[in-house]
Amino acid sequence: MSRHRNIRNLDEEDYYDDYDYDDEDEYYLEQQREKERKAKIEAERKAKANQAKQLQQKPKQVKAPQQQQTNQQTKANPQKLGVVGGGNKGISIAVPATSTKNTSQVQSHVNTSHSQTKSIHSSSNNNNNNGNPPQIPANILAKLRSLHTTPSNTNTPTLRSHLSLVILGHVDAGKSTLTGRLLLSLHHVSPRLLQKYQRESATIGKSSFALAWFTDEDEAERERGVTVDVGTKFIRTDRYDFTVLDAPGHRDFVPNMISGAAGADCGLLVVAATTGEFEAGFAVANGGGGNETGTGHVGGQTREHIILSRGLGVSQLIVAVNKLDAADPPWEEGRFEHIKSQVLAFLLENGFKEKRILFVPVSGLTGVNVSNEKRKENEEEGWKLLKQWYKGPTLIEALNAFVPAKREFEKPLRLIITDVSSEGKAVTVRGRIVQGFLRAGDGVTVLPVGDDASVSRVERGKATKESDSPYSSVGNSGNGQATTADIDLNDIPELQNCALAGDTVECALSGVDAARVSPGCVICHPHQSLRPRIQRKFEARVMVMEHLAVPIIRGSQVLFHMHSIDVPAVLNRLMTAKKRGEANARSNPRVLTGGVEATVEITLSERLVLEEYSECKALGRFVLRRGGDTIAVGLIEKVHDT
Ligand SMILES: Nc1nc2c(ncn2[C@@H]2O[C@H](COP(=O)(O)OP(=O)(O)OP(=O)(O)O)[C@@H](O)[C@H]2O)c(=O)[nH]1
Repeated sequence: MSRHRNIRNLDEEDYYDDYDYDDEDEYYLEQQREKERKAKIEAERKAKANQAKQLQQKPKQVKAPQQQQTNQQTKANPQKLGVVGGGNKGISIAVPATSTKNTSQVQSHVNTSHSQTKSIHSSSNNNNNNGNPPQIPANILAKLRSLHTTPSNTNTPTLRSHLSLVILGHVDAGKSTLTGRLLLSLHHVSPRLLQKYQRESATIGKSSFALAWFTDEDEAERERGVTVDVGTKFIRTDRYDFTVLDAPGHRDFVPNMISGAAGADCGLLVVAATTGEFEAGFAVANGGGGNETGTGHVGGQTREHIILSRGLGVSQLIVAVNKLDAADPPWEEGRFEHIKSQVLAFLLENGFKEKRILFVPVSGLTGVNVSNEKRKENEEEGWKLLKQWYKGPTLIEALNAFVPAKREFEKPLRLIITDVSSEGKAVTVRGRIVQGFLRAGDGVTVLPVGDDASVSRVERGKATKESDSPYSSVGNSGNGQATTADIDLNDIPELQNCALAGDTVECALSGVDAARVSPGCVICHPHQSLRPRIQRKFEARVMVMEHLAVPIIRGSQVLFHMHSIDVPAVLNRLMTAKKRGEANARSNPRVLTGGVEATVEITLSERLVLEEYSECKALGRFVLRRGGDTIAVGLIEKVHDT
């Protein structure tokens, strides 16, 4: 198993056309509802049967008045009377309070049973090594839900919720520069630090990359002027705390881009408007000749990033039409509209919804139309030209217009680790909680290794001043700007020292060997029923890239990518296939050609943490690549127990 570094990569191509993810989500939700409905009917049936049984037995259970009185006393003072467990869920154990000879025996019963009872009831207990997921208290959950649904345009306090934003786009489109500009405009970094970077970057002949240095922190990245790994930053706008994932644009680093997009709720696609740059980034693969890798030759990464991000679950997008200051002529409406019409058509073909896309003209380098602040202070030429035809939002206003993501707080915990560090015996992991919740003090298991650990600290990642740790959980609320969203998760006392689905977190683990924890591991609560499965074989629905030159056959060897992991895999069964738009699928196809939707069985070279998409979206989505080219994206439908 490899955890992404520099692997040669990628092609592009539209392979998704009218693939409707919302319908797909609805399909899975419907299945889930059906499962729940059946479970409910079954539970009701069992309850009725039990009730009937009890009614039949009741006459035999008439108690003597003396015994009834004893039972009441028992409830009031269980220990005194040798009754333990509080009587809930049928686990009370009545221990006769008899002779002193038996006291120690009784006491040991008491202790054991108490701990059993406590853990079974412990919705608020951290020792959760049992069948019940630790629950967020109902009142907090209700509050979270109500805050999440409060409309943004009312004067009622709203929750500043958290979104993960991946920055996408072709190499050199200006992603890191624009991210640096956002950090500067939102006061997360100081103009002084920018001056320092300007001086230092000039000494190595890279002065135009000074803003990019806020995210490209690696020396090699700075020297080459190319992003290699995903840079993580935090920004705070009026309405949201964003984890910003600055993905690399170069085709060699697509696996890193996949791990960034896999952890994102929304995207900022940066498209360079300069002559030739847009065209190169948006070029179509030739689709004809193919190469030894099995796909046609690759086009620009704009298309590829659109396809991959949608396939990995990104559903809302801002398209920043960047570098309009350097377009010919600069800040021209026609160029903006031309780019918009082309990119929009491709986005719609690939499953994005028009109401979830915003196009914003900007210049990351000069700051024009990034924030209003710049507009006031700087009535420069760019602003004047832009204002003649553009009345829409600035980039920061557009970020505020995202809709909050749905969070699955009540599902079992899944924390996907993206980074591990250790000092002595202390192990620190960073990652994203994709569902459930986690508290300091919780016992957890790290998968697939299966080692138990306990969580001594949990800190939610959030926007801070540059001198502060982005993970500091109390006190500092970031840039100090007035905000309309004025309730922070950290303001809710019950949520201190814990983190929820959607949060980027840092946790300190104890009792685990750092050498056995790595990016791509998944943290869950320990009980067997709360763990995902670790398997090799599964059935999946895949969408094959449109311009696949060499078809996929049974036995094809591919590279399976899921969040930050990739492993070799074989497509060992082709079960059904149909062209998009066709009503009926063919069974047992001999080959899968470009643009088909198919169900297949895949066997991985090693066991991984896998879940059906209907159970956990983040662990049920994957990408298949071959020879450095993306050939399909897919959803796990059924994990086999093998
Ligand atoms: N004129 C102009 N140049 C820009 C703008 N934004 C970025 N650039 C320049 O474009 C070059 C690449 O910028 P980066 O921010 O490193 O691009 P990137 O998309 O992050 O690059 P990778 O991550 O390596 O794919 C640098 O020389 C920037 O100064 C802009 O708005 N206008």
